[in-house]
Amino acid sequence: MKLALIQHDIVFGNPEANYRKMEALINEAQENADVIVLPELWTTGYDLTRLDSISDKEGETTRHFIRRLAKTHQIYIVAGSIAKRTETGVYNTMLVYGPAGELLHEYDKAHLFRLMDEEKFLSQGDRSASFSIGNKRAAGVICYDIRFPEFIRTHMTGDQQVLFVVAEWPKQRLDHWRALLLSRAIENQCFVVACNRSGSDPANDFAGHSLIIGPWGEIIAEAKEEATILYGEADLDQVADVRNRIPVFQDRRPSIYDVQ
Ligand SMILES: NC(=O)CCC(=O)C(=O)O
Repeated sequence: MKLALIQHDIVFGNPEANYRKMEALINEAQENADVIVLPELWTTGYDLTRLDSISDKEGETTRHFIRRLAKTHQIYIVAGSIAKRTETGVYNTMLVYGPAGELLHEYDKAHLFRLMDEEKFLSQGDRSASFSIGNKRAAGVICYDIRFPEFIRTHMTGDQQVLFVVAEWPKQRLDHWRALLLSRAIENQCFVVACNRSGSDPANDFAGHSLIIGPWGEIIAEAKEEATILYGEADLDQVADVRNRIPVFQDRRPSIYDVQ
C-alpha cells in the first residue's frame, strides 16, 4: 500500500479556499500513492461557531469533490473528516472513496473533544469504524478517538490490518499523540496511518508529525511540524508475521475483561 498523507495548513472557516488547495495537493500526491489520507475537518477547520453557514449539507459538496478526484486518478481517498450538516445535527464525518468513485465508508466521530468545544456544536456518532480497501480490512477513527483503546480494539479483533487516524491535534500534546499512536499500533499489531494538520487557528497551534507506524511499533515515516505530503509504504503482510510471533489475539481473555 503506497500512502500519501496530506499534512497541510487549513484555511480557517473557508471551505472554497480549502477545496482549491486540496485539489492541487491531491493532484500532486496521487503521482506516488494508491491511498491518499487527509486530516480532520479540512474544509472548515475548527470554526465551530459558524457551522450553520459553513458546514457541508449532508456532505454533498465534499462527496462530489472526492468522488471526482478518486475516479479521475483511480485511487483510494481516506478523505479526512468534514463537518456534515444533517437534520439531526452536525457530525464530524470521515468519508472514504475508492478508485471507481464509490463510497466505501462513512463514519461519524464517536468521542467529542470538550477541550475544543466539540460537544457544544457537534453530535456524536455511533457507526462502525471498520471498512475495506480492496481486499484489505481497515478501520478509521478521528483524532480524540485514539484515547479510547477499548473502542479501537472492538474494530481490530477481525482481520483489520491498518488503522487510519485523521486529526487536528494541537502542538502542546504532541507527546500524547506519538505515544497513543505507537501504543495503538503495538497493542493491535497493525499499521497505524495518522494524518494531522499543520499551522494554526485562532485557538491552537497544531503539531503536524503525521505518522506511518508498522505493526511492531516501528516508525516507517514521520513528518515534521510544517505543511508537507508524507509518503510511505505499508507491506500489510507483515501484520500476520507479527501476530504469529506474539499471538496477542489468540491469548486475549475477553471473559475476564469488564470495561463498562
Ligand atoms: N481534534 C481532536 O479531537 C483533538 C484531540 C486532542 O487534542 C487530544 O488531546 O485528545
